[in-house]
Amino acid sequence: MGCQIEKLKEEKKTGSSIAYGCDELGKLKSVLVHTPGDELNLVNESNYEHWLYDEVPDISGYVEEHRQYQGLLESNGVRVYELSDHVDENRELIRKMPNLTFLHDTAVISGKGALLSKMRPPARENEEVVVKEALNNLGIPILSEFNGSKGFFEGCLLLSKDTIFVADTERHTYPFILEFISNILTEFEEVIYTRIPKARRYMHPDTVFNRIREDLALAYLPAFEETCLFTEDSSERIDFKAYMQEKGMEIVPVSDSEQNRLACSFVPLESGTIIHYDTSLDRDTKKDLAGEGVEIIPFHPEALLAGGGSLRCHTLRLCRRKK
Ligand SMILES: NC(=[NH2+])NCCC[C@H](N)C(=O)O
Repeated sequence: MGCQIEKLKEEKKTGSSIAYGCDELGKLKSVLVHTPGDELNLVNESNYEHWLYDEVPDISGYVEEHRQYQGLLESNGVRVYELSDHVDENRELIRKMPNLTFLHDTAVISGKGALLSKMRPPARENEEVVVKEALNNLGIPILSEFNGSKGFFEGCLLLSKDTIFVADTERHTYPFILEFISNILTEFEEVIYTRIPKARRYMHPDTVFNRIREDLALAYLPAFEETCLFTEDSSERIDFKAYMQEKGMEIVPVSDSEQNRLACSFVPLESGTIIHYDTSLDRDTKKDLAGEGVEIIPFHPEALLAGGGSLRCHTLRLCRRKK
């Protein structure tokens, strides 16, 4: 611990920065996580829905599984940074935020800096303030953030150094999406926007789509109600599957029941290798993926399921690199 603090001071003092950027689907090098703590005590029988939990978490089991997951990452060569080691000013906030552990939703890290979310009040309000401080202390610049307070935007997916995927979910307001798209198109070539049903099971973009490799992804296409491609000077309706196919990406469909078990939300360790809940995919889908040469590193969740999130949701990917 002492040595972490020394390190933190040093990072601040020298303003040095760690390697960052997940634009390429290369080997996962480093992540930011938040091991949940006292804040989980806020969630009880009468308020778990308010706190966006599916049930009251078994705290020791929850923390234990989170630690096991961190161990799995480390044993696969991923450097794991702990959020609270890099937060000073906003430490008090951490104890009030039972969803802070779902760091995936608060920021996406591109090679040009972080795309910071604006979390939806009341349950997730201000999580981005804590994450911003940590990223700052780690030396990762903020590329985009929201200034207005009358809306929310809980994240996007970075598909490459040119392409961002935005889903219009129950956790996004349309004016914030438009603001995001117009700002980010100065840095990225295109934004794929898709409207999906406003329901908890589709709360974030990772619930309907994710890449396993540059040429392979899992998606739940029935949720794609309308998809548009935005570039600096045009916007047009597209067929998502056909557009991705044109770009050389095949989509393996998941079923309604798999989508509901977070099938599309996994952590690529490297291109073609994913860490995933062992409860998310049916045998047939696993077989299809094995046929494609995909390796799945299974993780069995019990207590973690109470939070309604996947391993991916618990993981803010900081750096990926192709060898
Ligand atoms: N990217 C995700 N699917 N995150 C899941 C977040 C779960 C969290 N309890 C919430 O409802 O906000």
